[in-house]
Amino acid sequence: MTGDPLLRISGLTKHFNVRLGAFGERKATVHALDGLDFDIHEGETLSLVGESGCGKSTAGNTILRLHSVTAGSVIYKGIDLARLDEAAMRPLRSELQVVFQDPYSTLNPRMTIGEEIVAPMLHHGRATRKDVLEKVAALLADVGLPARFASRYPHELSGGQRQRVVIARALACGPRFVVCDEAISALDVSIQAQIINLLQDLQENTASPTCSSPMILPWCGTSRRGWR
Ligand SMILES: Nc1ncnc2c1ncn2[C@@H]1O[C@H](COP(=O)(O)OP(=O)(O)OP(=O)(O)O)[C@@H](O)[C@H]1O
Repeated sequence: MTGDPLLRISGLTKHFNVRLGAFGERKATVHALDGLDFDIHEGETLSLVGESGCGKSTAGNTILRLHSVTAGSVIYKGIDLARLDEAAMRPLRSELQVVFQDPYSTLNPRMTIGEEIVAPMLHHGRATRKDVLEKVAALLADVGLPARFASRYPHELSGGQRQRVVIARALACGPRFVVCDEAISALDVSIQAQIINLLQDLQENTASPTCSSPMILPWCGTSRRGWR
């Protein structure tokens, strides 16, 4: 790959301080991630593969700054995300999205599908009250759902349909990068294939990048490689 990477991860390390013992009387440190390095370019998909507990989710969450960073750097657009505080991260949040494993727990049961998708767009000023309905319909169409689903609640959808909604919500603000943390593992095998195909189609047809654990997909291009 030529050109600057979209994301350059160097020496990324995350340790958690925990308490052990029946009463939490002993302190210990969990080395969840130690010295992760990789570059990812626009259009690339990077998969993180490894045994349970090896730090895949921690890698995704730390890159997105859902966790603080113990050491190392996450260079995105020339900025080290590891050094930013929450206020400085806020304007970048719409560009860095995540799709988690269980779509049911990430959707608010009291919000309609339309409200779920609209919320990040209004929050980040990506839609006005005037064009919001049109944008929701377009996003639902992108993930293969009819516009009438906008008025439904999460419990009225199948698992695969819910995950499509979560993907539509992640795409609502035009992300450059999406972390998919085992985005298909809670779904039936046949639905898993549909969601993977959907992610690949969206990646090829939209102008942004993606990352995931165990898959990292930058969101606009073609090449793919594995990482262990
Ligand atoms: N918030 C936390 N506090 C303390 N330890 C944590 C925390 N989050 C994760 N860990 C520990 O960090 C290590 C890596 O966890 P992580 O969830 O990243 O693994 P994983 O590779 O995604 O596993 P799996 O494939 O089972 O989801 C594990 O030992 C886990 O117990």
